[in-house]
Order: sequence, then structure tokens, then C-alpha cells
Amino acid sequence: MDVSHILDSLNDEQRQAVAAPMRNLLVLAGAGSGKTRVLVHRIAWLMEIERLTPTSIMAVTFTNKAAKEMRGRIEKLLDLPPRGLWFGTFHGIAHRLLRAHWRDANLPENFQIIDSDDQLRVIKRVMRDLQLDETKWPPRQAQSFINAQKDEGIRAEYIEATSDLYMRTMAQVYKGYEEQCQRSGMVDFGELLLRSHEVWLNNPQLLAHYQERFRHILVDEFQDTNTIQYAWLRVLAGNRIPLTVVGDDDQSIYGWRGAKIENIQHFQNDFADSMQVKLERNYRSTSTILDAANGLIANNGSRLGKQLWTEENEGEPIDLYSAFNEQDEANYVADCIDDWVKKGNLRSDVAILYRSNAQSRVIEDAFIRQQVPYRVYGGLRFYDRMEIRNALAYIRLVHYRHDDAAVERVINVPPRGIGNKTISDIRDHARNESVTLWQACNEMISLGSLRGRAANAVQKFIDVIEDLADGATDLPLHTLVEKVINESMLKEFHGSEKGEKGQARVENLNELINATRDFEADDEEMEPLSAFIAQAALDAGENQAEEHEDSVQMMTLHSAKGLEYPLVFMVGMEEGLFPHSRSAEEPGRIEEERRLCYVGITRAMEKLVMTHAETRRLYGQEKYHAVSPFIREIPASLIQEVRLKNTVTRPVSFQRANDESWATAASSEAAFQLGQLVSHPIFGEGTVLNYEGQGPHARIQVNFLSEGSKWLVMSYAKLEAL
Ligand SMILES: Nc1ncnc2c1ncn2[C@@H]1O[C@H](COP(=O)(O)OP(=O)(O)OP(=O)(O)O)[C@@H](O)[C@H]1O
Ligand SMILES: [Mg+2]
Repeated sequence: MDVSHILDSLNDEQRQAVAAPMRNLLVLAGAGSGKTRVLVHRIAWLMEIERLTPTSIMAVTFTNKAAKEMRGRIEKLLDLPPRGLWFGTFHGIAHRLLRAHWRDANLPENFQIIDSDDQLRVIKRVMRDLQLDETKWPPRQAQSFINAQKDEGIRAEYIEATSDLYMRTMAQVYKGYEEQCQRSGMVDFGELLLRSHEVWLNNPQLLAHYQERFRHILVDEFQDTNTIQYAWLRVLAGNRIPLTVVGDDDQSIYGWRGAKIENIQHFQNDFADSMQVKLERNYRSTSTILDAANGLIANNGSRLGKQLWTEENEGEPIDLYSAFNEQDEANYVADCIDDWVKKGNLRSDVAILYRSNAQSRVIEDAFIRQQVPYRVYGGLRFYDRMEIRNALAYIRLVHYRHDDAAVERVINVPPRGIGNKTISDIRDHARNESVTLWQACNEMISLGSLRGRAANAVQKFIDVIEDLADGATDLPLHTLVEKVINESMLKEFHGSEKGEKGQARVENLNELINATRDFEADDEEMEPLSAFIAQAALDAGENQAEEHEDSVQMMTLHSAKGLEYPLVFMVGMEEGLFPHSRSAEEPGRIEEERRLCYVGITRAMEKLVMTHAETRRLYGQEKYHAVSPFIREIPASLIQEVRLKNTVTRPVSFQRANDESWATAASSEAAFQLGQLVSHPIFGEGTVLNYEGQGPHARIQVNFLSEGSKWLVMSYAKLEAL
């Protein structure tokens, strides 16, 4: 049998893994060492050499996108589509099982999967039935509690009876929630795994059936499996189905969602007779990028210890750009991409990675201005996000009450007790009388055709909008928007959503306030509010790159896992942003942030650019941010600080250089321009980057060729213009 097409393009260790005997196998290896490639080739090997049918192979990936990609690669390798192969995420596969065995799972045949919004609604109902006060017991907290229990594989009945009021109450809600879901045939995400795990435990015959059927299970990104996923694998595999798992402890980034790095260590104990292969050669990145990643991750204490090396060239240094503020940062990125494309490269080879979703807004704005097509991957573009659309609907109503779409969107958001029946009555009235929804609301109230609670609730809605509109024209745009966001209660509403998601929504709302602060109308004749609304509508609707268009990829660091791009930007490399300020609160979180940084760096193949802004307005506040400590952990010799670019990106700086106060701050012979070349008796040559203060306090920032960037006091620094 000719195996060359499967093995030829692999190195020795990879071959060893791909052609390993049918035993449990752990491939523990760093980023870009070919773990995913090994999985793909091993599947091909199992089918061609071990003669397994596709239906007897299960491959678990972290995202559906990854599953699709893998399927494509196998198809190419085998020259035929692997029909019948069980491919998917843990959730996808568990769902498939429950669909097939709904009776054994004690579910109705047409059970429904509920998302997090539905889940919250059910939890609220349960809490109302239990007469729990929502202000004392936030439903979203209960939601996180329930999901965390499910991730750990714990049912309500197994939560120990304690005297702790919190635990007792949460367990009660959890129990009520379970009963409610069971009664109405609803299954949430966590339940998919928990339930299919139980099906196997309770049905030895069924389990035996699957243990006969599956001859091999493969798992990518094993370091991010949580407790229930691990248990699920163990039960299914028993001692009968061999597993191939690949992972990298340095890339475990979902601890906050219950993932357990330790699963890698437990693997060898829990899965009998297992083999381990290490891959140490990185094929993805230049040695500069790899050294940076290695240097950084060496700062983590608890590691399983792996070395990565490459035969790639040194490549280019890592660029570090210190921007004055977030606008400057965004413009810089857009300019770099412009250069990149001018050199004949593809935009789709470029990724912009950021820690928090809210950071994308300023960059999106710059891209829209400079007409750079982009896609936001694994998340919505800023102006498409639910909370932003809700806030914009309020803003539109303040501006123009007859905006029916806006009324539809927020009449009952946050919930104020306007039911579907009332809304449909309002719609009928509007249709019959040929008036707008807003008019219909008002008319129905004065005619008395709405009663009791409904009338009150609709009146409340009208009052909120009218109060906001009152005096709106006198306020600066951003104050108005801030008021709208606060008084509409959107912030509280979205903020109570569980975990990171709720926090991200609040961050986005604050970011919208920033957007209005920065907003400059193209058309000065237009009133700022209407100009802003028009702009936001355009941003939301028209600038999304077409599917096939060559576009820059924007995503959070978390969603970049497993991917690779020739040119990568890591933006917002600032303390408090990345590492995220929250990471200081919990032990171990800083190491998880560092792993996230490692994931970011190792996405880059040819060139990595890092940027940070000295001041940044984020989440509604302007702050001075220190450079991320992660940058200091990268060997300095690999980093090149980018000198000031030309005037195009920095109109502000040049205004400053010509400013009168600048001339007085400097002595007459030393009135340096930003970007000017200067020389210092000790530090040598450098470029003027920035200045601050006046008179004797004036300080100047110079980027020295040999020493890097320094702040010097003007009156002492013996600088000479070159
Ligand atoms: N033996 C090889 N020869 C040539 N290229 C290789 C080889 N092994 C892997 N590669 C290439 O290196 C890159 C990284 O491989 P892959 O994505 O499989 O790594 P990984 O270990 O899964 O990375 P990550 O940890 O980021 O998920 C890919 O472009 C892959 O095609
Ligand atoms: Mg991979």
C-alpha cells in the first residue's frame, strides 16, 4: 500500500503520531507545530491503512469552522469526501446523539435547544414562582451558577444541602429550572453534554453499541476541554475506543469558562496504556516571531515544558508602534495595510487581533473612512451588535418619534410589561388608522383602548422617550447619548447578562458614547444628532465586505485560536486592557492572559505588529495607559520601535509642533519638530516622537536608535537638531 501521500509531507515525529498503533495517543506540542495537520493525516491513515470506515471515526473540533476546514483538508488528501464521518464540536455531536436517542434521554422527540436569552427567561420565570426578589438575586447570576454546575457535570440534586443561604437558593432555582425545562422539552447548551453523558451511564447497551461502532476518536484543542466534556470522552471511550488527542497547555485560554488544563496531565492516567508524542518544530512562523512567543511564555510558572524551534528565516523584526491615542493607532494600522496591499499582498492575509470586542469600533471607523474592506469574525461588527442597535433605536426615537422600526425594537426592551398581544393591537391600530406606531401608542392611550397594566406600560415607554427628548437639542451629542443609555436602562439590562458577555455589552455601550464624542459630521450644516444617526446607519448597513471580497480579518484573540495569517496586528497592548484589568482579581488569571498573548503572537507567519496607545478613551473614560508588561517579556532585540510616520497619519501632531506654546517651551534653537532627527551626547541619534508640558517642565520623547524611546526634560537634554 502506498502511503506516501499521507506521510511524505510530515516530519519524523509527526509521522510517528500519524502512523501510531491504535492506542491512546497524546500529542502535546506548541503552536504551529502541526497538531491539526497530524489529526487530519491520522484520519486519512486510519481510513486507508487501518481500513476504518468513515462512520467509525469521530473527530471533535473546537468550532464548526474548524470542523469544516478539516473536512476540506481530508477530502483533498484522500481525493474523496469522507462521507459519514462524525465531525463536529462537542455540542454538535452531543446534539446528534440526543436526537437519535431522545427516548433513552427522556426527552420529547422534538425537543428544542434554547439559547442563553431563552434560558434567562425561563430562569426568571422560575424565580418569580419561587418569589425571589430579582434585585436581591440577579437572574443572570443564577444563570451563571447553573451553567457552571452543568460544565462540572453536577445536577441540582447533588448539590450538597448546606446552611449557606446563597447555595441553598441557587440550588433551589437550579432545581426549578431543570423541572421547567424537562416539562417543556427544552435543552440548553450545557445540558446537551450532561444529558448525553447520562444516557450512556444509564444505558449500558446503548453505550456498548457506540463502543462497537466507533473505532477511533480524535480531539483537537484538547487543553480547552472542561470537566463534563472530559467525562463524556472517558465514558464513551471506556477501555475500548482509542483516542488521539492533541493540545498545547500553553494555549489553554478558556479557564474562565470551565476548561481544565489539568485534563492533559490526567490523560495518561485516565486513558490506559497511552503513548505520547511531542512535536517541537514550528512550521508557521519566522524565528523572530517564535522567539518572541517563547520568551513571553517562559514567564509562566506552571508549564508542562516544551521547546519550539524553527528552520524558518529570522524574518522581519516585530514592529512596536506607540500611538498617541486610539485614533492614531487605528490610522496607523489602516496605513500599514494600505502599504501591504500596494506591495501586491492580499487583505485576507491580514488579521487584527484585540482583547475585547469594544476595541474594534475605532479601527472599524478608520477602515470605513479609508475604505478598507473588513470582516469581523466570530462576532458582530460594532454597529450590528444587539446592545448598540438597541441604543441607536432609542437615539433615533429621541430624534424622530415616528421611526416604526425603532419602536418595534425597543418598545419592550428592557422589558416593561408590554406583551405581544398589546404590541399586535398597537400595530393593528396603526394600520387601520394609517398612523405611525408612536401615534398609535398615544392615540390608544387617550382613547382608553389600552387598559390596566398594558396602558401603564405603554405610557411608561412614551414617558421615557419624551423625557429624553426634552432639552435634547441643548446637550452636546455625547452627553445626550450617555443620558439615553443610562435612562433607557439599557446598561443595567445588558449588564446583568451572565459573565463576560454582559460585561462586553456594557463596554460596547460605553464605547458608543466614545464614538459620539469623537464624531465629527462630514456635513457641518447637518445637526450633529441626525448626522450621527445617518452615519451609524451607513456603518451598520453598507460597509460590510461581501463574502468573496478580499477583506481584512478582525477578531478577538480568543477566536483566533488555531488560525494563521501572514501579517498579524495585536492592537491595544496596554496594561489594564491586555492583560485585562480583571485578571488581577483572580489567581491564575494573569497566566491565562499570558497564554492568550502567546496564542496571539503565534498566529503570525511572516510579520507581527504590536501597537499601544498612550492615552485611550475606552469604555467612556480617557485614560493614560502604560505599555502592556507582556511587551517587556519579549526579548527587546526582536522588537523595533516604529518611528514617527509622515504627516498624513498625524495631522494633530503637526499642529502641535507649530503651536505657539511649543516655541516657548523649547529654547529658540531647539524648537524641534515631531519626527525630526536629533542627536544626544550619550544616547546618540534619535527621532522626536512627542512632547508634553511647558517652560521648565517641558519634556520631550525621543526614540533613540540604540536605546529605544526615552522621555527627557527639555531644559537639560543637550539635543541637537540633525
Ligand atoms: N511537516 C510539515 N511540513 C510543512 N508544513 C507543515 C508541516 N507541519 C505543519 N505544517 C504547516 O504549519 C502550519 C501549522 O500547522 P498546524 O495548524 O497543524 O499547527 P498546530 O500545532 O495545530 O497549531 P495551533 O497550536 O496554532 O493550533 C500549517 O500551515 C501547516 O500546514
Ligand atoms: Mg491547531
